[in-house]
Amino acid sequence: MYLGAIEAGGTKFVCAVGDRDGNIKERVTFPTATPEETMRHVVDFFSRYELEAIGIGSFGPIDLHPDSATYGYITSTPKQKWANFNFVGEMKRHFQVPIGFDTDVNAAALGERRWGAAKGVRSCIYITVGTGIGVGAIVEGNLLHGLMHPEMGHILIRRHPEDTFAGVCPYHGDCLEGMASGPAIEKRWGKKGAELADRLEVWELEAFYLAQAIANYILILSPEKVIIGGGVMKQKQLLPKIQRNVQELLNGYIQQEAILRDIDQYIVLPGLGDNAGICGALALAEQALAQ
Ligand SMILES: Nc1ncnc2c1ncn2[C@@H]1O[C@H](COP(=O)(O)OP(=O)(O)OP(=O)(O)O)[C@@H](O)[C@H]1O
Ligand SMILES: [Zn+2]
Repeated sequence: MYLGAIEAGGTKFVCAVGDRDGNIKERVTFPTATPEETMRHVVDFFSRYELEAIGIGSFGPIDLHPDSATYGYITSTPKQKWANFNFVGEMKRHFQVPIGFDTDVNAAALGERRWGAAKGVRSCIYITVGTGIGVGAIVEGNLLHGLMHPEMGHILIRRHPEDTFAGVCPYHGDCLEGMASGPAIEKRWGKKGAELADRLEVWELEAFYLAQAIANYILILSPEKVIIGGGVMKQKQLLPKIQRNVQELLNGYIQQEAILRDIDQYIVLPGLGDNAGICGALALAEQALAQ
């Protein structure tokens, strides 16, 4: 018997089957089309297996309140066709097994804690810097949900004094995602991030913003491990700059070795690499089975 996993992204879906040790047996990837077309691929793929449970890490916003009438729905997404889509209900129609459902970044945080860079900790965060910026959190052993679910990519940050860029967030302009996501880099500098590797000032500014956000997350949530991934983090020069800036911003206030001395072990790339999301969905399936 296997576990099923779905990493549902705004541009692509990854489906996989795997076991309780996080081993992936088979995986498929297809572009995110209409819900009807996309779900047809999903159902076809999983129908070939006998599954014990399925985990879904989804783009959002999503409804995670167990007692809500729209639990398991994608709610107000700008991707019109997916707005108010009953994701869990549609899966349950085809597969009568426990279904775990959470945000893509909460799933990734869970996967990293189960099998990756955050093994053994009780509190950690997983940040992705890609088309958007999203952050998942495990606090004292539990995935953090609350009113809706955290949207830490949209926090407000202090603008660099020489930065006049308006930002790209349609809601806030110059929030973190508006200033530091992949599309923000492309709009600000006129080229994709991958083509700006040798432009020092691009990554200095990127680290300036990401470090502020991380310092805030550390001050608010007190994570024992900070994991940061996503397409933009493929720039290898970025992580050391972020680590240094976080130390400078906190300025000795948090007297913990993790920050004062071992920051390169504290703010880290995903241990599961590009598999954090899909392994996280597998971990959500495992968690659903245990409940
Ligand atoms: N090597 C790189 N250096 C800098 N930026 C990059 C690099 N590779 C990808 N990016 C940027 O990362 C963004 C894509 O992020 P990512 O690959 O994490 O996809 P994603 O946001 O997870 O997609 P989805 O919407 O499907 O979840 C793009 O804006 C792209 O320009
Ligand atoms: Zn925003």
